[in-house]
Amino acid sequence: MLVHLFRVGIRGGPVPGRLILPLRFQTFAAVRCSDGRHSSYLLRAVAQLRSQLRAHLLRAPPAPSQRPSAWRWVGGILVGPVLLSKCPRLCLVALCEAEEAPPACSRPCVGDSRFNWKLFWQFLRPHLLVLAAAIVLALGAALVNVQIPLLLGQLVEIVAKYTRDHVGSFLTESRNLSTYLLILYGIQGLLTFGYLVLLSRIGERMAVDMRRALFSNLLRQDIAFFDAKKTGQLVSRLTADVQEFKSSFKLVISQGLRSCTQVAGCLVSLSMLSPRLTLLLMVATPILMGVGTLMGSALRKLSRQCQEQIARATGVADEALGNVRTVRAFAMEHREEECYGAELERSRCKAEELGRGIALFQGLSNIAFNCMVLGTLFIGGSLVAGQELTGGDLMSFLVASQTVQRSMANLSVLFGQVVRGLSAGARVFEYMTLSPCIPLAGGCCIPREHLRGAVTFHNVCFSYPCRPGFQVLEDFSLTLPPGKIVALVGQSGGGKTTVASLLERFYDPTAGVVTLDGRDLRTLDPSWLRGQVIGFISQEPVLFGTTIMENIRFGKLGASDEEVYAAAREANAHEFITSFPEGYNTIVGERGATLSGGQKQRLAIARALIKQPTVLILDEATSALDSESERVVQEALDRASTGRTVLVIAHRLSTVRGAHHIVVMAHGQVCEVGTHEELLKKGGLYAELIRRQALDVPAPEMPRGPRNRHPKS
Ligand SMILES: Nc1ncnc2c1ncn2[C@@H]1O[C@H](COP(=O)(O)OP(=O)(O)OP(=O)(O)O)[C@@H](O)[C@H]1O
Repeated sequence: MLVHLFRVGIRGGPVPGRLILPLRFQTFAAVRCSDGRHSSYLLRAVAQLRSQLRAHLLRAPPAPSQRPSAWRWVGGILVGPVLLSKCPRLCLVALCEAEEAPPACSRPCVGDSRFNWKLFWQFLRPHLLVLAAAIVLALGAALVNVQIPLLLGQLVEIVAKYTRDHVGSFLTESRNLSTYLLILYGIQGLLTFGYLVLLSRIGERMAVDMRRALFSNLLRQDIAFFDAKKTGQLVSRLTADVQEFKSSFKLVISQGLRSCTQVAGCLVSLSMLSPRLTLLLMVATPILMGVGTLMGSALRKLSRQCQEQIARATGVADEALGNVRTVRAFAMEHREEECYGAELERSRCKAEELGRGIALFQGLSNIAFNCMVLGTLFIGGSLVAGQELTGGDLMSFLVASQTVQRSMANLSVLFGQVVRGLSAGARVFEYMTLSPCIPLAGGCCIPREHLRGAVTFHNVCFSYPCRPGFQVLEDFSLTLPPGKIVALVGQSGGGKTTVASLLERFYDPTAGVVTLDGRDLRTLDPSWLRGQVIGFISQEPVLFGTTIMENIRFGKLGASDEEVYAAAREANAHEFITSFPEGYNTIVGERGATLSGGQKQRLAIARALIKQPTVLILDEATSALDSESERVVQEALDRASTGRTVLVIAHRLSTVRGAHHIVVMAHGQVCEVGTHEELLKKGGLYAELIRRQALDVPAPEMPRGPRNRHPKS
């Protein structure tokens, strides 16, 4: 808490430094996992206009200023001294609260936008009535709390009177007051229960609404958006950011309202009880604040160093365990143990130093607290002796000043939480307001009876939005005649998959046009195009961790069991599926982990075939398989290709010999077209590729970097 407080007060915002070491370990691991996945299959599978990213970048608001806000200064100044004088246990509790919040560094900081109050209002509006009730209850609880010190003071007065005079019955005199206090305690408990229940209801419902809206909007984004973002970042917005925002919202209403009311109420009570004592309290506060600020700053720095050292140690362990095969192969276990041990030792030294610092801080806090109590008793006692104050009033003053201190401690945690909550909310809302350049649906459809499946690329130029200077396709023209198989071959990185992505309309060309039956793809409904016209089978089939039945049905929601069986038969999959004890209800595991490569591929084929696509794209669909699996899958593909417009992208040229046309690509352009025999006779690039494959020499990769050379240069 103390460290958190000074973090808020001096630096103007929370820093990722932490005092609680085990928590930091978890945090580091989480960051690593979430950042690790870059969805290379997404990168390869999709596309979008350069302007889309530009438009997105333009929309992204500037990063907020890093200067400490005046409010945070005020927060620190108000609360610091109080905390120094506060009991250490409270400080520790608050410290834990501050530490448990997710670290700012694990979050994406893309385009840190401003908090969208309008959107927030839309989520809040349905809960206004319940919120109003919660606020009333919270205020009620706070006001009751202000009453309690005064009544306790009166009770002490009765005790003092009885101890002094020994007249009358203590029980009779104190009964009414005690009963009243008991009732107030009960009411306060009930009010607290009430507002916490209501706030939890609002918070959870808002979080569900926000997650739903964000997920839905993320799914609608252009593929180029996913090229530029890490999956971990997006998931973090859905989970950690919404969670952070929800917690902050609940805290602001519960602790914020309540603490402010209590501070205001108790300060009034204090100044009514003794203006002189209150003034002294206000004078002592800034001095203690100054000392605490200095110590807090040093501790914060130490804490950060400690985290960095722990991160280094974790990194060593992570690398060794992640590459355990390499470590084993080189018999380097001992060296890795030593490296990790050395890093751990450094962590221990830092952590112990930090521990000593915290201990000193806690010790001094205790002294400060006790001195404050002693000072209040001493000065208050002299006021009592001078009959300026009663003993009961002094007791009331002590209890009320404790309430103020507790409330201010809460407020200090709250300041940091509010800042974190606002930026988490801003990150969540930022992606809610993004709109894709290629809509998911909308546009016209070609009636099935008129759909022929003729695809043409007219002088298409294209570069990926995230690499605008790198021209992947340049004046590219290609025709896929209806019902024919066209194979696209060429060097690695030549742009073959990019052609498929443009056909799927994952991206739009930067120049030129792609047509289906003479209609510009941009005028057609993308969801109809992808959902009903085009079937895509890639090299790495991605299955969902559910049943085989559900995976095949993913190609056509609402397909009957018979349709699923027919698609599976067509894909040569029925036999192996029925050989499983659970048949079509077999769970395939995460991403199809419990199936072989060939089985996964055949399920992917069945999934594509169930929608009876007019155009089929096979992107190196058999290249990851061994020869036996390849034979079975190829058989399925040959069957599936009959009567459809097929674009086959292939590395292994042996698989495309039977294609009606073979198109050879180089440098983003078509450089040869013909049948296998024609191209062999021609003795050009195709013949060279065939020769290399016969010799088992890998085809050279396309040079990286900007280029606009002529293919034959
Ligand atoms: N999502 C992407 N964002 C940016 N550049 C990309 C993306 N996908 C591919 N590229 C780049 O575009 C170029 C063409 O890639 P593409 O995948 O179309 O080639 P390919 O001919 O299919 O290669 P291979 O035969 O090795 O699969 C490459 O230089 C690649 O680095």
